[in-house]
Amino acid sequence: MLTTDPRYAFIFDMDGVLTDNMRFHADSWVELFRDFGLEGLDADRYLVETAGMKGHDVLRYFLDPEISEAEAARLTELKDFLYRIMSRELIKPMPGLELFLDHAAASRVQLGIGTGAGPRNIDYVLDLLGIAGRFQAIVDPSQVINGKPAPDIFLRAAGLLEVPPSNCIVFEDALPGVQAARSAGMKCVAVTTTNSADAFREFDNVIRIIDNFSGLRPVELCALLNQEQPTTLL
Ligand SMILES: O=P(O)(O)OC[C@H]1O[C@@H](O)[C@H](O)[C@@H](O)[C@@H]1O
Repeated sequence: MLTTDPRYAFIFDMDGVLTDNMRFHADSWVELFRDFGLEGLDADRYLVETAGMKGHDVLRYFLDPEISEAEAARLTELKDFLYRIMSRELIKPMPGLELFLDHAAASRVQLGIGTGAGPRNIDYVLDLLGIAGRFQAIVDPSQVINGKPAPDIFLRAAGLLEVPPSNCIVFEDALPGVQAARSAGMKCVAVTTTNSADAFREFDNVIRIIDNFSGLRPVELCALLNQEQPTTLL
């Protein structure tokens, strides 16, 4: 069993990592864009290019680089309303998640969330999954200046958990999120819910690629942080 010295932290991206729900975000964005004159946006483009970015940045990227904060907040809330309607009956924990969180907590690994989702969607997902009390820090874009792919969200989570970035492992499904972890100086376990395994191979901070949490051992992951080079990718 690990001790608290040195302390380790696991920082989970939420959507696409704790639950396989990014398709609902993609479909609700596509519907919103359709209403605002951007016909036929490919949902896969959203998933590969912008998943994990905060709503304002997704809107800047696809719809209007000059969109105001107030208009972005209004449109994001419309999209999120649709997302919650689409997904409510279908939000399930990723296979193996609860046991993995149990093992990590038993090994005294600090647990945090670093997400591009807003507070309302965070409550929505964590309540449906029944894991709201499991995390010592939850960071969303409203708490930092820059969303992913900037490192701010993960650095704030590490700060709140009082664990240095080099002892944090980020769990991410989105490419802007893996990039954010790399910029934060953090190793990453990539989850293949949203992108194929191949999409992560260009990132030198990815130490494992997993389909879900089944059979994943927290202690073995922490041991990888002490190795010079990342080990074999699954
Ligand atoms: O994957 P994360 O960082 O938990 O967040 C996913 C987010 O991705 C963003 O692109 C969406 O606009 C959000 O609505 C969504 O919550």
